[in-house]
Amino acid sequence: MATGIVEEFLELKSETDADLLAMQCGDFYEFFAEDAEIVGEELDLTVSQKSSHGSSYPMAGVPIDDLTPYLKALVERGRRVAVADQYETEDGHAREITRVVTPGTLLETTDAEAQYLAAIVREEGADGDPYGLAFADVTTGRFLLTTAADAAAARAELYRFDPVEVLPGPNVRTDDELLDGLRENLQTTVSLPETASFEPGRARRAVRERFGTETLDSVGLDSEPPIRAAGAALAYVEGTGAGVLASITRLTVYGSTDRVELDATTQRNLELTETIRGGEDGSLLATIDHTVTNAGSRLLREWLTRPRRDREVLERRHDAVEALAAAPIERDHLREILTDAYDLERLAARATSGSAGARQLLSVRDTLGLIPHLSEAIAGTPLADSPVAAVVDAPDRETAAELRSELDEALAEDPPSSVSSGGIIARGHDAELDELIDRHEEAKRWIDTLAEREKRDHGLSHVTVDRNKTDGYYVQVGKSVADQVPEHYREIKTLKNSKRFVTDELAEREREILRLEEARSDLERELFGELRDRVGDAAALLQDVGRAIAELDALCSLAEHAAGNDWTRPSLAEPGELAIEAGRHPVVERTTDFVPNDLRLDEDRGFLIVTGPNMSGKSTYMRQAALITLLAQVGSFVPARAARIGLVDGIYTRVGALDELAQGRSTFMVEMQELSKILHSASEESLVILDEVGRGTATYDGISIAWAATEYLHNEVRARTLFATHYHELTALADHLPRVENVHVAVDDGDGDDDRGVTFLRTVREGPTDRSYGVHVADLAGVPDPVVDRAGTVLDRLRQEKAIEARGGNAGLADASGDETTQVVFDLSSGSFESDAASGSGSGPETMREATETGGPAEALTDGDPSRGVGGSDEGADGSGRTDPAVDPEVESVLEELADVDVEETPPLELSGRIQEWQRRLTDGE
Ligand SMILES: Nc1ncnc2c1ncn2[C@@H]1O[C@H](COP(=O)(O)OP(=O)(O)OP(=O)(O)O)[C@@H](O)[C@H]1O
Repeated sequence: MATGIVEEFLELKSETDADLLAMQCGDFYEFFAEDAEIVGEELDLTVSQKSSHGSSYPMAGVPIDDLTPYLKALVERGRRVAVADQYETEDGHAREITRVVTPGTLLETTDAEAQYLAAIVREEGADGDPYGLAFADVTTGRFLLTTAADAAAARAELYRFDPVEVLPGPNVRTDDELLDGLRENLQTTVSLPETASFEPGRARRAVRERFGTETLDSVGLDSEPPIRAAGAALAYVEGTGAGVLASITRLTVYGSTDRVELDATTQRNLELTETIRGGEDGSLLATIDHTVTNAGSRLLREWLTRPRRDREVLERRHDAVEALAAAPIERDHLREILTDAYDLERLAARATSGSAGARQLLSVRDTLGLIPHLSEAIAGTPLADSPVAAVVDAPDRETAAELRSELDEALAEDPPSSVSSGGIIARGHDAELDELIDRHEEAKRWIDTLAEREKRDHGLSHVTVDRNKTDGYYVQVGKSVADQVPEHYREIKTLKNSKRFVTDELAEREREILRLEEARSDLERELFGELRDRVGDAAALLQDVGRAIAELDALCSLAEHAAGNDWTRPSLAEPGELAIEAGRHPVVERTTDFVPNDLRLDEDRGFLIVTGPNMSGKSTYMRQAALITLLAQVGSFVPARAARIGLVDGIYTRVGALDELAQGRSTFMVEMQELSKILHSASEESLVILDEVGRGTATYDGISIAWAATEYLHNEVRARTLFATHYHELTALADHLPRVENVHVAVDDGDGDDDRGVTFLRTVREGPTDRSYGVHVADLAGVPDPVVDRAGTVLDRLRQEKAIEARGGNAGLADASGDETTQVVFDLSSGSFESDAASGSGSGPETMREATETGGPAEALTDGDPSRGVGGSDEGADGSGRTDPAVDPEVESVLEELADVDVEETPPLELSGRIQEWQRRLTDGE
């Protein structure tokens, strides 16, 4: 038994694995010892010293009513906080831990965003075993389960839900890569509940207890991993106490057949909900979110991160957006009504967990009351014939109206915030309560008029009747008349100028009033509890209405953006087609004078190689294609004059990997892992965006990989692909692969020679480009003038000397002495350097393929556009000594002789003589 308050605190603390303990001491929650120092620091609370049994302990406290914001702040910093409440006992009071608040189980959040707790398990942990994932949002009651085929798919789901807290199962706890990635990219709290809760039998029982066997059957949940994740999540929520588990009411099992595959990398690359630098401003969501309710904003985010493939669903959303976009006055009216809506999903969760107060139930009442207004705002307008009307009509309107009037009839108009103070329930709701109130009021009236009566009956002046904590009700008489009081007055206190008295009748009335007050408060509490339970029982209805409001809000938001930014309705086409007329980038167009561009991909033209100088707009062009496709499959209009969008099953991107460096993987390794994932996962119905694949390694390896990946995507995967590259060699692929075409982003380069006089046109044209204009970009970037000037001179020299210069393939293919278009290739089969002109078509993909097949380094040797060395897209020396492409003629002639030598036929002595001779010539040349 603890002897002092600090000892009691420490004892309770030892019972919990929470990071901090808040212990109720009367009207305060106190933190002691180390906990006090932590909260003092983190929450800026005053830390004082408390002495206990000869020792002194730091102590910090917050008033009872203020605990929630402090808890929230601690939890948002990733702390798990146990709360010990005080309760009365026969011999005083005692305390016990009633709940543990963690980031994923905090009910009292006010943030708009969903607050997911995720559990993730993996079957035995062997390669190829699927992952099971459960996502619970206690603030809205949503509980979603799914299976992910591999780690990448699991990561994609985690990224999409962006959980605030993650519970890794036993096999996942050793996966440092996954956990570090979560901590870093999602800044989530990783908690480790006992592993037994992930155990299949126990987990299944937990799920059955919560949702019933029938639900399990009806949602088709029969695979083990998601059940294990679900069981662990439920056990964890239950373990945190205070009825939070009751808020979880909706079980959804989802698969991936109806949604567009978007892996974590792609969600990040496309900056759907946050930018690559972090932060929401500048993301697609922040740009298009004009919702006026929290639920609407959450839903829009869900739509955006989970585009659909179901044509019917999408057409319906497009119809709704079209109708709303064309009806600005009605849209404004609807949005104005929606502004008054409270977050019904969250209120339902508060009601089911028993934590909703009277004001929350009033919010439920008021929000239910909006439905008829919304209906009226639609009736008789063009919206009435659109799916917008169906959205509002979807919930059970009759039951909603009944619940609304029940709440209206039961709740007082301006109830106090605390349930215990009485005055919550309206008159007329309960006869017994009404009677209690009548009697209470009558007794109070008797008291209120007592002073007057006493003055009149006993001829006293200076009489007042009042009440305080120590004396209860009393009659106070001025000293001057105190000796005139009647006999039945009993004196209880003498003050300076007056005396206080009680009478038997007054004492009796006082007892009656106290009895009535207590009875009234008990009865009100009971009636309120019943009412709250009824609202909790109607959680599904509230969720339906909440959903309708969220959906209407999200659709209005899409319409608002479409109308305000001249977006157009996309028409949905068969997979494989993508035709965009005057398309724009949905985010960049907001801040730039944007130059629109067309894009066409179809059966005969499935793969575009996008070339163009640095900074010309290649990435923007490709991202806009991905975003327009994605927006169409969200149900939104798109930034274009016209668009036909073939439905895709997935969007895959490979764009730069800046942020992965923090995780200790090399840029190139990440690049290759992402490429590998795309080559494995994409299908004929996917859209693939590759931005400069292969640039993270030596030039020739890079070109070879890019070349081979292109062939594979074109021949095997057959996905629609946009591939931006500075390797102009790749443009030759268009001559060899039937569905590959070149496009380039045009620039105006003035006189054509000086890279520093370039104007970016941002216009995409057919065909390849031949230069990178890297020097110009270096200049723009503020590289010091002497360096830029020198780079220009070197570039000129290189061009004049036409030293091993590469020019993209189909442009007039080459005579070795002619200008601009020579491509020099090291042909493994002949063992010699060959120009395009000399090798003919053999220098094309065949050469590359051979190179790859023989397992040797794919030596499609060109040194690329020399300007790359300055413009920053080349990785520099590759170990082959080609950093200076101006090859000495002497060296060149040695190489030619070397290539011509027939090793089989030349006698060894002669061979060694010739080698010595070459060595001499090479050393002399130095
Ligand atoms: N169509 C356009 N209209 C107006 N501005 C554009 C357009 N396309 C791109 N831009 C602007 O041009 C800049 C460069 O674009 P982007 O990053 O797409 O170039 P890039 O060719 O991919 O460059 P790099 O090869 O160096 O990676 C961006 O700041 C972008 O805002």
